[in-house]
Amino acid sequence: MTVRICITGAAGRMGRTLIEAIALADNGVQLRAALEQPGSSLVGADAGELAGLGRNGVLVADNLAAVIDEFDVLVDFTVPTATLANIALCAEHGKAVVIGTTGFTVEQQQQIDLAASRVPICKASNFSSGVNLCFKLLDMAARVLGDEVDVEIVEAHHRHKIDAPSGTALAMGGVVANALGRDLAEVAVYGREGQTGARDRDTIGFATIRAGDIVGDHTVVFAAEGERIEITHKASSRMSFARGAVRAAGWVVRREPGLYDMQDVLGIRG
Ligand SMILES: NC(=O)C1=CN([C@@H]2O[C@H](COP(=O)(O)OP(=O)(O)OC[C@H]3O[C@@H](n4cnc5c(N)ncnc54)[C@H](OP(=O)(O)O)[C@@H]3O)[C@@H](O)[C@H]2O)C=CC1
Ligand SMILES: O=C(O)C1=N[C@H](C(=O)O)C[C@H](O)C1
Repeated sequence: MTVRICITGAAGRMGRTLIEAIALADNGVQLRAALEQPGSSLVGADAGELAGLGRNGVLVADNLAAVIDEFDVLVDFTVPTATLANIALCAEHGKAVVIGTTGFTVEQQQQIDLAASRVPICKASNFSSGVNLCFKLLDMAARVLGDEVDVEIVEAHHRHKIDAPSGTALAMGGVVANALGRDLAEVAVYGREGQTGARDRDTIGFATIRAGDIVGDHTVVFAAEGERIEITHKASSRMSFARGAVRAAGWVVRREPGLYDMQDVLGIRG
């Protein structure tokens, strides 16, 4: 069975990479619709040309409702407000969704949970296999090292990124906090300045770098007296995210309504 995909944010950094990843995929997926914001100068452009692949006959549209019957699964890497509007429409029309957008508030996440009670949604802060393997390594490291270490998370991204810390850094913090029996909302420290006082062992610190064209680097430091362990992932191409999202699209379309993530797609949950 062919899985028909619609991409929102088609002209964005991830949108263009997704168009290429779908063209290269071997899991029966096909690009059927590509959307940009109303008013974008790219509406009407050929999606294949946008991605530098040559014409593929899919013209960029600006109205999700108008193409709703042309796809089975929406792949959305945009901004939180746009994602929420898009999933509301998908929930009404029984369309599966892959969400890559990051930076949702707690209230916005509740809206995603609600939509997932009606349609299958796969949401991940990071669709690369490497990062998802790191989540497992972090869980193991935190459980072994326990309360004997200070945990700090450092992330670096390109200068255009609009949310901080990255969704991946927050997810990594969540994995470590969960393994140590802590509540991330209570123990997270986002940046330090001035007379901070000595470090509290229970905290999990976050530091953010925004510079140039860095695709996405994450390091979690577990530091004790006399030694430290660092678990690092460095993405050098957005294709690592796009490949995972396209795999997730082929997977989620066959699922019952519910909220899934990349651990489910890779079969490494638990
Ligand atoms: N989960 C993962 O593995 C990954 C997640 N991401 C996340 O994906 C998201 C997008 O990243 P990236 O591609 O770099 O960002 P870009 O800014 O390059 O692309 C965002 C796209 O969304 C469109 N957009 C912005 N606002 C709206 C709106 N109000 N309505 C409709 N469309 C809109 C933009 O259109 P326009 O150009 O006209 O503004 C653009 O096409 C971010 O949240 C990022 O953190 C990124 C990489 C991997
Ligand atoms: O905005 C990005 O570029 C990325 N965003 C995601 C995040 O916030 O974690 C994933 C990846 O690191 C790239």
